[in-house]
Amino acid sequence: MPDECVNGRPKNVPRTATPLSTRNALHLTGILPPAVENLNQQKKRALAQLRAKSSSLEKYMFLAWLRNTNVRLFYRLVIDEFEELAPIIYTPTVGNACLEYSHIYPFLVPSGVPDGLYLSIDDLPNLTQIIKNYRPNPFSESLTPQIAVITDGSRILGLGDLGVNGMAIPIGKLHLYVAGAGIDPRRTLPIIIDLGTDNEKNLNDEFYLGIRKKRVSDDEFYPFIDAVLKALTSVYPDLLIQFEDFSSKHAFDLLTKYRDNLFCFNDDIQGTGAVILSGFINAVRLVEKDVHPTKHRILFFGAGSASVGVAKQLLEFFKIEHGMSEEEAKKLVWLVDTKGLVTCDRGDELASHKVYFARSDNEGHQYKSLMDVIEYIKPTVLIGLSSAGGAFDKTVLKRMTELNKNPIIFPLSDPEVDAECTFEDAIRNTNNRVIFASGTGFPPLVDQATGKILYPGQGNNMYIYPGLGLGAILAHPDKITERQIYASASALAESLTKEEFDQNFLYPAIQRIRRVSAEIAAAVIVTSVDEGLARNPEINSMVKKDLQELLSRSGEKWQALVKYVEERMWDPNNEEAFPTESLIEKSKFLN
Ligand SMILES: O=C([O-])CC(=O)C(=O)O
Ligand SMILES: [Mg+2]
Repeated sequence: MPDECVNGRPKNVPRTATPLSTRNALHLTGILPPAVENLNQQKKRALAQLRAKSSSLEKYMFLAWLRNTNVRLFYRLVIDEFEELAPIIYTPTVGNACLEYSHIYPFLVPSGVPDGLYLSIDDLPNLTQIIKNYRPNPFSESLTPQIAVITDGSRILGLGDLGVNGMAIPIGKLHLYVAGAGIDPRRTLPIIIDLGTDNEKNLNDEFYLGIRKKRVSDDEFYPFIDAVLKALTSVYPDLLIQFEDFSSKHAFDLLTKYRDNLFCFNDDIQGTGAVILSGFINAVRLVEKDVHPTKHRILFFGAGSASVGVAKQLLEFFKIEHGMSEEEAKKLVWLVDTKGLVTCDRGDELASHKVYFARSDNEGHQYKSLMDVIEYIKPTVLIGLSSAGGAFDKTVLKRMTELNKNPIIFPLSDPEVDAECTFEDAIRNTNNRVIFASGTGFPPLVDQATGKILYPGQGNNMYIYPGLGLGAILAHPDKITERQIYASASALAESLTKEEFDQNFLYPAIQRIRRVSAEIAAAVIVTSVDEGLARNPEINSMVKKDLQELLSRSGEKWQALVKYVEERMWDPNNEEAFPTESLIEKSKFLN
């Protein structure tokens, strides 16, 4: 511990929580107002300041300032007020923060303590050293990063290529790892890889903070990613790597290349897939008396990485729960892209990831518009991952309601402007018969007829990845498998409380995220032990002896495992001090 620190707290950075005895001992008396506060009082004040801000971006900036100067207070606030603050530090406001990132960056890191690691194409020769430069916790070498979220900024949410401005995404994702699954914030590593950008607006913006070059070609892209992953795992051999917001083709290629030989997963393909699968499992259950589960007709509007990832996850449900073969299950799925229904005989060269679901039973007909496709397929389920805001218009919604007693409609694109329809549109145009989940968060509505409050489901991968990551970190399997992903989805579906179940919720209340993450983590742990992949000896011996009971996810042993996971979550109140604070004094003199 460096000299300027006492109990991890810097001598020179007085806080209103510093006890009088410490103030006396450290000669701080007189340079602070007399009151001594606790974390709860500080939280109350911060919340009042936050709520007084009028725009969500101002709130984002205030929270970034708080995190950068007082980490414990920031997380106390986010954990306690998760429902209110997740939409600010994460989707949808984080999308605005990305658009503005280069304009607001200096105000997000007032202490000068970095918020993440920037690796650019020019760093290739020195990657290992540069990775070592980023030390989220300079005072304890043993607290090495456990989880990295890594993006190249090429497909940020539905906003496209934002270059280095995409950094707000790994940062936001990792905030949710801490708040939602209790990962120690000092053990998180947000990474942006800057390989240039094709975004002209950024390239012409005088404040843009990334390298001003067009994106590199695939000949440079793949070797660079390989070098980064090699360097990262040489510095941190146990690191879990979450790929995030890579452009579609790269996302699939990287997952295919690394899923069997690296401790990693892709949040947009596997995380989104699992969260939608989970909502789908509960939606199928809700309409079961009218539609037999194996008789669903599922139409995906949008055929990018997320759509194909989600569609493949849904197949697992039909295979595992309903004994269908892959070929049979695949026939329940249709994809629509900008050119219409994806078929084998459309006459264009299909991107490789679309080929798997391309239909060959269209008898030579091509269906161009969404309505044409709806008339042809008569879907029971309509899933949007198109970034085409408003595409599920009145005509589409009304037709889905004519075709189904309870149409299952999931407009999953985010941010909000990209959502295929709003919750209000869906309720209004289906006479409140819709089974709904969106990617972005919509506010609840009041049912005019009954006065009841209607809550939209939010099928965002934030329900899955924190718990999946926590389970993987604890059990440390050699790799993340499809079975573990499926287990996380089905544990999420089962995590509803009786009240949530009775209210036809598709997802649990988000305020319960820590409990939900613990259940997902436990399911991942049990699966990885069952697969023989878990490396953590303590977990292996604990789980193996009760494996059969634990696989059923009920009973005392299961509850005990969930509790074991919960007890390993980081809590801001248990932490004496947060060492990054000590850099504040030094950094005040830098520009
Ligand atoms: O971040 C989110 O809200 C969901 C997500 O991964 C994406 O849209 O890429
Ligand atoms: Mg994403």
